Amino acid sequence: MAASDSRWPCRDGEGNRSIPNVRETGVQTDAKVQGQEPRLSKSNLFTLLSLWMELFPKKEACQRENDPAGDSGLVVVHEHRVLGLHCSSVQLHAGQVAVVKHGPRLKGCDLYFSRKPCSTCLKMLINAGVNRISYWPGDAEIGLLSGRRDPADSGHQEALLDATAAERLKSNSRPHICVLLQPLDSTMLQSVDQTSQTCDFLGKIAADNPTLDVADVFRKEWWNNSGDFLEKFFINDEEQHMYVLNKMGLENFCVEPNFSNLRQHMRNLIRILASVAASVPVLQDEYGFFTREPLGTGSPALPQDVIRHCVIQARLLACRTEDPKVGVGAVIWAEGKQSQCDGTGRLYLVGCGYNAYPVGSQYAEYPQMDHKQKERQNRKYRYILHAEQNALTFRSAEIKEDENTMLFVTKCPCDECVPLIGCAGIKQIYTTDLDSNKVKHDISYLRFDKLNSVQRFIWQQKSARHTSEQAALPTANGCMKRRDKETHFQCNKRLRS
Ligand SMILES: Nc1ccn([C@H]2C[C@H](O)[C@@H](COP(=O)(O)OP(=O)(O)OP(=O)(O)O)O2)c(=O)n1
Repeated sequence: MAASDSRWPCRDGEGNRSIPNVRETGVQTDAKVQGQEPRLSKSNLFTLLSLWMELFPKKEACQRENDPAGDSGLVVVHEHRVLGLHCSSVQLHAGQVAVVKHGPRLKGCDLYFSRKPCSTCLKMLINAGVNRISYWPGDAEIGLLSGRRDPADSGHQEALLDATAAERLKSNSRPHICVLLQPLDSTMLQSVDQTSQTCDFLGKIAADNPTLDVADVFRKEWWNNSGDFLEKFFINDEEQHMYVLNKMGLENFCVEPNFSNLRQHMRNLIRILASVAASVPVLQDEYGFFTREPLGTGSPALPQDVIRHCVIQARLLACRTEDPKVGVGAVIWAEGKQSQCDGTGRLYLVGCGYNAYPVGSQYAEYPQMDHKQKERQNRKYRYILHAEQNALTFRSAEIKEDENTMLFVTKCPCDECVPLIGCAGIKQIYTTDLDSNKVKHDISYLRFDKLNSVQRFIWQQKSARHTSEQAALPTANGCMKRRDKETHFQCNKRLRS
């Protein structure tokens, strides 16, 4: 961590994090970024999704018997589209989950890991014919740092043996095994901070509480996230980081300026993740996703921490929008009949997307104006595909009638999408209704309120929810549990005290 970078949490003598003034640190921008917003590259998006998947809230801590591997997240990509979002479970590492779930479909896929996968996973993935394996250059899946100072430490000996085997597999394999972090556009950080602060989730809190300083809510959340994510994904000690990179065969990153550039790049991506996650703040006793109707015969709602995780996946996808003004992301998950040993329990990804011009279109090929600009023929609305439309069109799994399929979307579905969602067999929607009942000439939001065939869980104040929801909540694995036990999800619990 650069000592001069005042945007990063620092600790006082007692180890408490101190929060600098937002104006001094530039978290809040005074002027909106002008012109075309920068887009996150696909590699960076998939890398961020893999980090986020490592933090998927799980029912039990992932302590595997006689297995030194830690948690990891994984994104499986086929022809530039996300095929699966996974994380390690009690039984399996993330790479093993991918083999179990996708089998021969892994051929030609690109895999993004939140840690360098262990040799057990690597040999199977190479054998499956994957195209590329990219991993986050922090500590490996079998951690190289624990016990490093003690040469007799058996865990560390295991990690060294595994690292050597992984290197041998890498040098003899066809797939490209690499670190794929792409340089960020210089305005990217500022733009993500801005769009995170102005997104509909914080917008709803602002609308409900006119006197509340929402920028302050965002800033505190961002600060806590940054500290948590740095602890998890960044090796603060430079000497330790070099040791890890050397053992993972990344000696080239250990020379300057590569080393500093790599670390800066990792910090920037962690900053983006912190910012996006802060756009849906953890306000457990105040805000969450609740239905206004009685739950009746439909499936029970997911636990709030799982919902938030999926909504933030959608918020990350929104960072790749092509809309000049509004980024929207959508993910569709389904609850299968049985657990597949994925860390996500019974949940599996059906599809995901963000709003963008038709596939293959060139920059500025289509109109970009919005409804506030006069010339109707130059407005974007007839050309842009919506996040839900892309998620449905490019889905990687079928929507099954007998399963609970859930859409998580960062903006209220518009009138163009509501019938698609209803007919596609989506059973539940988790979203915000800030735009509900608005008409903006070329896009309107009148039909969502009447979409009675789908259970709607709306980001709102807890006091506004229906009381029948308070009775019992299902876990990520589908078991029912009492609300007072909800906080027992281990893997995503706040790292701070
Ligand atoms: N559920 C939704 C809602 C909207 N969009 C996309 C379609 C357009 O790309 C953009 C439209 O957003 P707005 O309704 O906010 O319209 P404007 O872009 O005109 O912004 P403003 O709210 O300032 O009027 O968002 C989407 O993909 N999915």
